[in-house]
Amino acid sequence: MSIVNLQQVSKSFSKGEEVITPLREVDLEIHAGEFVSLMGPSGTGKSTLLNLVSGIDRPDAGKVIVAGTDLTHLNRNRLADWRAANLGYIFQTHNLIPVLTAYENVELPTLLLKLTSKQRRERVNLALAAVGLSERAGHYPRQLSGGQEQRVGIARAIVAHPKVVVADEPTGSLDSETSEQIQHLLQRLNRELNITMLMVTHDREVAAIASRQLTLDRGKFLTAEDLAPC
Ligand SMILES: Nc1ncnc2c1ncn2[C@@H]1O[C@H](COP(=O)(O)OP(=O)(O)OP(=O)(O)O)[C@@H](O)[C@H]1O
Repeated sequence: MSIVNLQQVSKSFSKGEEVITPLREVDLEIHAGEFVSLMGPSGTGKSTLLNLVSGIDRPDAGKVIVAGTDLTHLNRNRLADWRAANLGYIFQTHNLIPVLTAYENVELPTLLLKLTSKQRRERVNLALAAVGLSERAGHYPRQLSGGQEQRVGIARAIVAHPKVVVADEPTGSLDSETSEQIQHLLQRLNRELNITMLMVTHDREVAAIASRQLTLDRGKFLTAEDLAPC
């Protein structure tokens, strides 16, 4: 079953006189449960693509259908509700709120969902357990290591039981040992919780943990032929 479906998607930005078109009539289909990595030179539109899949931005042309919903026609409020229920976002730097504990940071996205306080507590505890941080629930971000902070960020991304999780360089600011731990965690969440993942990375080794590797260059996906050595 296709869970992410981009059809002939184009996106441009104006920078003064200049028009930049990072995505040009791009097609992409991701099946439920897949782990897809996305590589490509800087400025080729990887983050733009994640923003379209997560409904943060809108395409200029084409369709973006995610988890059965055509995002192209949703207004801002409907889009925000859709995102809260269907999509998790993992950032390069965790973006945790410093004055909230790990538990409260993970709880935040659930406040947008219609849940009882018991259901909410269960979801947060489950997400913290999934990333191995139950015993740090009461800690503030400054009391956590970089890897633990990223794990809280991942718990926050999965707490609403999203159908799709997008990750923008999730290991980009971590040392190699911590990066490996996070890679294993993402793989485990994909395999054990069947979360569909779309991950941008600049690191070939990190990209290799995915079940499918894509490369974006100058507004288009490269094919196997483009990538084959001459
Ligand atoms: N909101 C915006 N307004 C104007 N230009 C933008 C905007 N967002 C992205 N761009 C431009 O679109 C192009 C693609 O940006 P994007 O961030 O998607 O690239 P990227 O492949 O993720 O790059 P990197 O690997 O460096 O993160 C860049 O030239 C960028 O400057």
